[in-house]
Amino acid sequence: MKDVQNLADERGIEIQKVGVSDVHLPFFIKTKNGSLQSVLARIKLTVDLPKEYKGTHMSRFIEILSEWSQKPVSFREMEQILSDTLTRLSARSAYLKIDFKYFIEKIAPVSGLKSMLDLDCSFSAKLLQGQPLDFVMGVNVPFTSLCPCSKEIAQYGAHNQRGLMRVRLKQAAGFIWIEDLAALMEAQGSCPVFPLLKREDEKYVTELAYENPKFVEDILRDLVLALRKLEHITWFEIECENYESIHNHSAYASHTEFVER
Ligand SMILES: Nc1nc2c(ncn2[C@@H]2O[C@H](COP(=O)(O)OP(=O)(O)OP(=O)(O)O)[C@@H](O)[C@H]2O)c(=O)[nH]1
Repeated sequence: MKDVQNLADERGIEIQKVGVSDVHLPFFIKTKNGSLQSVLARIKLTVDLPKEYKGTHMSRFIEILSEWSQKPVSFREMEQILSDTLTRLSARSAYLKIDFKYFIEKIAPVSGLKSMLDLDCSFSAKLLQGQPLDFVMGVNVPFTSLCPCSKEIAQYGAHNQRGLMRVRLKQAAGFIWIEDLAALMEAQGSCPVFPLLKREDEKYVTELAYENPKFVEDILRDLVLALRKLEHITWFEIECENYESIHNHSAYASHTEFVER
């Protein structure tokens, strides 16, 4: 059979990223307590394509990824997947992104009842021939924010709402557990959110948020200060979004920084 992908192409255009997206596979993510959490990974895997070739060999991407189904995947395994991809596709650069929901245990503040909170997470990595791996970890964490202006000017109450922090970060060495990064992030809001709260817990979180009013700017600045203290961190990107309860829009702030070592 003719190998159409190997035919020549005369348009003179190198393609920076071509491959497969929206691939779903069960992966295992290592947890801080030493177990493995099975996650449904949504995967994108691409390579560069020199201008001389008509197409990449897409079946090989699925062959490579299928070898990792039901296996633990973190930055070391991602480096191996990308190294395999460079070899099998004769490529100079390869990029891999996996998005997945990861569950952390939450303990209600007064009743002590346990529940599982789902966090949208991502591991993305790029590997160039002969270069070190460029690995980025992403975690999104919900939180409660209560408005300092509203509290100051109102005779009683203050508008408050759920919000979302999105952090993506790079580290020169080591690896921060998702559990630890999530705890650091949610501590910067007016109050964490919990799947399971009894009335005694609801009283506690209501009063905690009221005692800890924060603008979206406050949350972002406190998150910058907290991330700067992380060992080995070299770069981070933050987005904070408050789903304002008094508007039909959000309050939003973002910040990107290379961390001076
Ligand atoms: N490059 C490219 N391939 C496509 C496209 N659409 C479908 N294909 C894939 O072409 C694949 C078959 O080509 P290859 O992966 O090269 O398969 P093959 O030649 O039998 O396998 P190898 O010998 O490993 O190259 C199928 O898996 C299709 O999914 C496209 O738009 N671009």
